Amino acid sequence: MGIPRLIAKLSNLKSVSSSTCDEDMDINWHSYDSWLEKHPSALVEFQKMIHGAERKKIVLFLDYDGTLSPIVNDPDIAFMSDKMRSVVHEVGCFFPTSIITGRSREKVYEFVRLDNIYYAGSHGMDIMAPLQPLRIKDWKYHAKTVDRKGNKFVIYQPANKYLPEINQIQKLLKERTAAIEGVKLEDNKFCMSVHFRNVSDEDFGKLEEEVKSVLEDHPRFRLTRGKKVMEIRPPINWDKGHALEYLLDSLGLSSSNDVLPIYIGDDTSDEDAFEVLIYSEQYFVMNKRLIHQKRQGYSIIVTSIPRETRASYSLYDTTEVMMFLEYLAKWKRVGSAS
Ligand SMILES: O=P(O)(O)OC[C@H]1O[C@H](O[C@H]2O[C@H](CO)[C@@H](O)[C@H](O)[C@H]2O)[C@H](O)[C@@H](O)[C@@H]1O
Repeated sequence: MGIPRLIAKLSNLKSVSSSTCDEDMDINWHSYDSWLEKHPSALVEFQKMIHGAERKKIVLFLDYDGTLSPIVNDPDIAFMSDKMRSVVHEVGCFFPTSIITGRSREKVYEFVRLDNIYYAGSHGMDIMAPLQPLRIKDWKYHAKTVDRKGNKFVIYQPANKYLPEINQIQKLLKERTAAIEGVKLEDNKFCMSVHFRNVSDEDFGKLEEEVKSVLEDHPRFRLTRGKKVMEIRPPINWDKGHALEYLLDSLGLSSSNDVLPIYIGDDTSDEDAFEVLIYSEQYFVMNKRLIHQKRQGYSIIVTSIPRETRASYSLYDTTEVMMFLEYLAKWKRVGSAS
């Protein structure tokens, strides 16, 4: 048995005993192995990946649920461990690091409580980024702010004008799903989550009908799906991929050829960011010439079951995410010391 499989099996046992709910505990190891050939473990490939990162500026993007904290039944108690917090803090000291999540920005900050990283909530529709001259000329949805330490930031909320309609939808959802046992609604500020992890299979059809009926009254809004969750989003063309590009821009890193973004995430919404790392292009000036090239980066999916993904690499679970971040920090620490 190879090392990643062993780690995977051990961490799987650990997740069962700590009563988290991985999507599927009944793993077909044969198919996981063949899936790993297409999406190799980022732990096993670490040396190779890091070799490709020599002389490049690594920029880290991390999803929260299922990536930094294990999936649990109650979204209100999806805490990250102190060990994970400490390693995210360490990588945040070495590399510009951002969390991009479907949660509200405030909620994810409550969970993470680190001030040396950036946060994008509501699938990137609420970004707090460093105040830099952006390529974006449209300041309509931007506001300047200062944190507790006096650092200047910009807050970007491109779905701001939909807030009144979002609140109406929220109210309707509450009324129409009240009678269904186990439903949990989560207000993520610019999007809403309808959790059905604790809804019985018999009631699921009814819940889906109610959610769709609410959307019939607000047809411009979109319904997307994640892990045992339906998400309602406003009609703007903005997702985690756009947020990644926005953050690179506001960090002043979108137009240099020595930048290597790494994105780690576990859910369908993270595929938008993986896609940016595969298909997007960048422009920069070299020797007074405008160069146009494919954006380079590493996309890493966190999953314990084989699945369709645009990500190039994989990690089995949050324990492996922590190990990967520890490897990165150690590589940087040792490199800086020598
Ligand atoms: O993009 P993400 O940050 O991954 O947001 C997707 C949803 O994440 C959270 O729900 C998921 O995690 C919960 C806690 O482990 C779990 O109970 C739920 O079943 C998962 O879907 C968050 O609570 C949702 O609002 C996000 O939409």
